[in-house]
Amino acid sequence: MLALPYIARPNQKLTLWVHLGTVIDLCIIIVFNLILILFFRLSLSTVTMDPYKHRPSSAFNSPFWTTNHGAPVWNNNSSLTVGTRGPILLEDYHLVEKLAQFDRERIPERVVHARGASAKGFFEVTHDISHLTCADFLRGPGVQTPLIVRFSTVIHERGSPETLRDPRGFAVKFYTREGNFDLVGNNFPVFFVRDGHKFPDMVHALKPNPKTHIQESWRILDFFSHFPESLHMFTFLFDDLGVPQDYRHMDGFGVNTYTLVNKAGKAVYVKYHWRTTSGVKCLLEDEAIKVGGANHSHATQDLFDSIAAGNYPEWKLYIQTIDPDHEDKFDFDPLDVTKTWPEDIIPLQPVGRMVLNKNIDNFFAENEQLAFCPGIVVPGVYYSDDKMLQTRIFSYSDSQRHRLGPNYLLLPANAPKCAYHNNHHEGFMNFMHRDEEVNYFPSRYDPVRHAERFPIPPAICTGRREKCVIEKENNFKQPGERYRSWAPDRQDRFIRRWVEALSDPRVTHEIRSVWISYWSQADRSLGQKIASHLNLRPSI
Ligand code: HEM
Repeated sequence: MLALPYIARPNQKLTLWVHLGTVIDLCIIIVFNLILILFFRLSLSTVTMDPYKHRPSSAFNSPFWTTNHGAPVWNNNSSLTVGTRGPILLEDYHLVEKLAQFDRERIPERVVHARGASAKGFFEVTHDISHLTCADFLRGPGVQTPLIVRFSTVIHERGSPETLRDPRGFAVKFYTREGNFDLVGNNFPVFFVRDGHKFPDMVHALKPNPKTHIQESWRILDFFSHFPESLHMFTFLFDDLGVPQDYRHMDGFGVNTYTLVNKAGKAVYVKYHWRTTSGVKCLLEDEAIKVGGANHSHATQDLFDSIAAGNYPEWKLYIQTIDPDHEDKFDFDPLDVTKTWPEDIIPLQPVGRMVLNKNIDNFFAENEQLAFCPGIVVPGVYYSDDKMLQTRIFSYSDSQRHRLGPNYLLLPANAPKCAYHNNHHEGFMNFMHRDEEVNYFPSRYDPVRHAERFPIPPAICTGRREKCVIEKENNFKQPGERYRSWAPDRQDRFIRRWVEALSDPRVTHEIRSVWISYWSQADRSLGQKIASHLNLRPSI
């Protein structure tokens, strides 16, 4: 029925009917059109996304091959050639893009801790420590915080075996409501040197010889012969603990001394301990050779398989605390990273538990691109004047700006999971969407203001400028105590490893004598035993 103009109708009744029919007709047409539009929009939206909400993700994969700019690729097998045999045309944009992307797949590996495995999970507070810290994620028992962990070896390359004698990295990133907190530790509670100034030299000595690309004992023993503070660390590295069975069967330590600050501004020094609930297990030399010979990624595999099977690894977190007012009470400096705090005097206090219950989805995104830094803390957690920690605060982010670029904290694994705002923007590979016009501070147009002030350690810092060694070095007591705490067979294995290392033909008589003197000062019988194996006489 077609709508006719009203004036062309002399008959009123007929005209009314015609008019009614026209309205119904119009309604039908409108509804029909609406359905059509809806259908088109729906079918379109399955192919395209809202361009303003779209984030590249394999969740939006198209069902056919495309270039990086999204255009269809009709042949992903053969290059575009002149005739059937070539030459290849430079205008084969897809081929050039494919090769160029491949050529750039690798990023620089971490300068240390290049080889690692990561997993995700949560931290749960089990004991109230809110009297010690105002950290939101530690506000009370039951509070859970998502996290990601990366375990690593230290010295060798990204593809090196996981059975080498080496410390293991134990880095945890807590995604808290007040920003990320990184607890970047190791599986040993102490470190080789106490001043970060020595770190680059130390790593050079431990890394392969720059000429042969082989790790060599003479270089290591030469360097550390200048630093008896390293003895304590060597009682871990040359102990059975030097080759953990895998990442699940080892403890972790924050190593450095940090500070906790409570709401009232009261500060305590703190050391962190992760204790595995699976028990500590290690590989002796012949076991390590077998395991590493069969699978040079055995620890990565163990972690992945165990989580995939629902056998979730778990660690309990403990802390030790010292009131800074009492820091002079000890025969060691509590900020010296080569010392442990005796647990009989400074007991372990339980805090919570960490469970790893999810494997990573992608190794590159959630391992290679992960960036931990001891400088990344939250209100209620602070640094200490530990000289090693102070240098670490700078070095990690610096290396990550080089390794991953200035916007590395925008990468999904590193970005905070809470709201954040500042004007640190642009730079290479920035993918943060911003539509603010005001990118300076302060501004009367930007309502974002300072956060509420939170307490930091109240201690007053004074002193002359110095470049010196700390006063209470006490280098020999703790290594000696540790050696004496072992059963005789464990002591023998330790001695054998030292004898082997000192037997390197390039280790000089002078270096051997220095080491025997050091071990004798830690424990007279230990020095004597090493000396007699080497047919030397201890000089003290
Ligand atoms: C001044 C001394 C130190 C310096 C300068 C230093 C420097 C670095 C650097 C540059 C990286 C690579 C960071 C990256 O590219 O992502 C790194 C990684 C690491 N460092 Fe240190 N480090 C020092 C001492 C320590 C100590 C004492 C520990 C143990 C508490 C430690 C544990 C780690 C761990 C676990 C990683 C690997 C983090 C990851 O899994 O990505 N470092 N360190």
